[in-house]
Amino acid sequence: MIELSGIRHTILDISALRIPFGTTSVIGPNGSGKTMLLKLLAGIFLPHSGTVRIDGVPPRKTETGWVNEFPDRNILFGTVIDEVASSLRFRHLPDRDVKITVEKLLDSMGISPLRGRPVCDLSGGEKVLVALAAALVHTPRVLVLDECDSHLDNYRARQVERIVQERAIPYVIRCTQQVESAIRSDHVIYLENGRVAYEGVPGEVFARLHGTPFYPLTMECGI
Ligand SMILES: Nc1ncnc2c1ncn2[C@@H]1O[C@H](COP(=O)(O)OP(=O)(O)OP(=O)(O)O)[C@@H](O)[C@H]1O
Repeated sequence: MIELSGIRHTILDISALRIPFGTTSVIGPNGSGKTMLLKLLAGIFLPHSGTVRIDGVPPRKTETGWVNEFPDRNILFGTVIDEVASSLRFRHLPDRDVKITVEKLLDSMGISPLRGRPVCDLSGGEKVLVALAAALVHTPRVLVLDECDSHLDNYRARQVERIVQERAIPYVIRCTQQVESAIRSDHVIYLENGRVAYEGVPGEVFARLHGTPFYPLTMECGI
């Protein structure tokens, strides 16, 4: 269980929140604090007050993968293979093991043909897949995806969902404006002005959002 307690940080004001195992989608209006919440969960920022614990441990002591909306900002190396291998090389793993692990991962994600390509020449969607591979290569316990679906076509967005599901990562926390995909999560958090307005299983949360722009069309149409 991920537990937040007494959080005050910029816009965020969350007295208590528990996030269970599985995939959690964080939704809400622009500026409601979604990215800030994800940054606290990933340990990128420490809260001004309050605590975040992942199975009792602070985020910075937990293996965490992070993919953001603009993967270019996180990409450090020239070629796809070097970018994906970087976190294993930083841990001084033997070259042969790094190569085998990276090749296997790229293959399982269907992006082996990109391996030697310069990252800067890739399309936006391809860059997201490379950033995702770099986040997955060290088998994170927590995977945080900050609107990484915003530049993906429907095929790629489903591909990313499938790749993540296959890994059976204990906690996947994503923020998204795609409420149709949030329905497929195990848990949904709806933020408003930095506070948790609603949270729970998708059916419960979206029932509270009926009549708002956050109510999924598929539910409106009874699909
Ligand atoms: N480092 C910071 N210091 C102070 N305020 C910040 C900081 N980062 C973000 N904010 C503010 O906190 C609020 C929430 O920002 P955040 O990026 O978390 O919103 P969001 O829900 O992800 O928005 P969007 O849907 O537009 O991406 C915004 O008003 C933003 O200006």
